[in-house]
Amino acid sequence: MRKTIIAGNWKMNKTHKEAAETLKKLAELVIDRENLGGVEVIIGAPFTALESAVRATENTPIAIAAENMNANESGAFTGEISATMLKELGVEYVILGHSERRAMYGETDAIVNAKVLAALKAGLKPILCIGEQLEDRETGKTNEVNGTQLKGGLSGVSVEDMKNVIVAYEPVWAIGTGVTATPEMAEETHAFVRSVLVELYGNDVAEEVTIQYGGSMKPENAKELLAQKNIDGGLVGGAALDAEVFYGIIAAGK
Ligand SMILES: O=C(CO)COP(=O)(O)O
Repeated sequence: MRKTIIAGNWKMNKTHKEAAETLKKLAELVIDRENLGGVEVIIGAPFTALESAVRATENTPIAIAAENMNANESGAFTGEISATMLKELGVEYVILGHSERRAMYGETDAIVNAKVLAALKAGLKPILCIGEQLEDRETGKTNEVNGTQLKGGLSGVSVEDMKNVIVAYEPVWAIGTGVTATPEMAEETHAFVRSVLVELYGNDVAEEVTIQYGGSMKPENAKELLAQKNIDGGLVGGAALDAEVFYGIIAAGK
């Protein structure tokens, strides 16, 4: 049985104090694992908030993710953060290949792939983000774009390591726009993504991979999206900033 995993991506929001406050509230809401009905919860926080976030969620079912990392182990990379630095802090996951990083910081599939491999080597679990632009969808290139990003990002990832990878499908046109893919539209792409995973890793492994949907997910639309066969969770931006609102999405995943 694959896991339902609801992850927040705070992006460049929340100071370390704000992060601790929000996580205290969220922890109170999810403190009893039984209350989560098997749903796993992750919060992706900015680098400066990670230590407070890890501390605020100790002995709670909430895991912490970084939102980026450098693929190199150490060295002359001014301003960068390595997987080992994150791991030592108690960070468990890392969001990689987000469309904002691809668009604004020139992250190619090769760069994303190097980060995925480095994360796995250091014992971090990658959340690999893929997604098409509106133009791709309108020109019938949705599957081609997602297939290329998925294969590129996972190049060299072993069957064994694939058990620690989450895939997040985030149609770029749905991010922060209030426009959500319809559950049927999202399911169609999720099913395609799983078919590529079957091609790469075989049926048994592909069936176990959690594929999250991201793009204007809210408590109001989460239940219908999460009810789809191949939608196994969410990667939530705006609606993850408030503990009560985010909990509404977690509750929809139960
Ligand atoms: O980019 C996202 C999560 O990574 C989605 O953002 P929104 O939920 O704000 O649309």
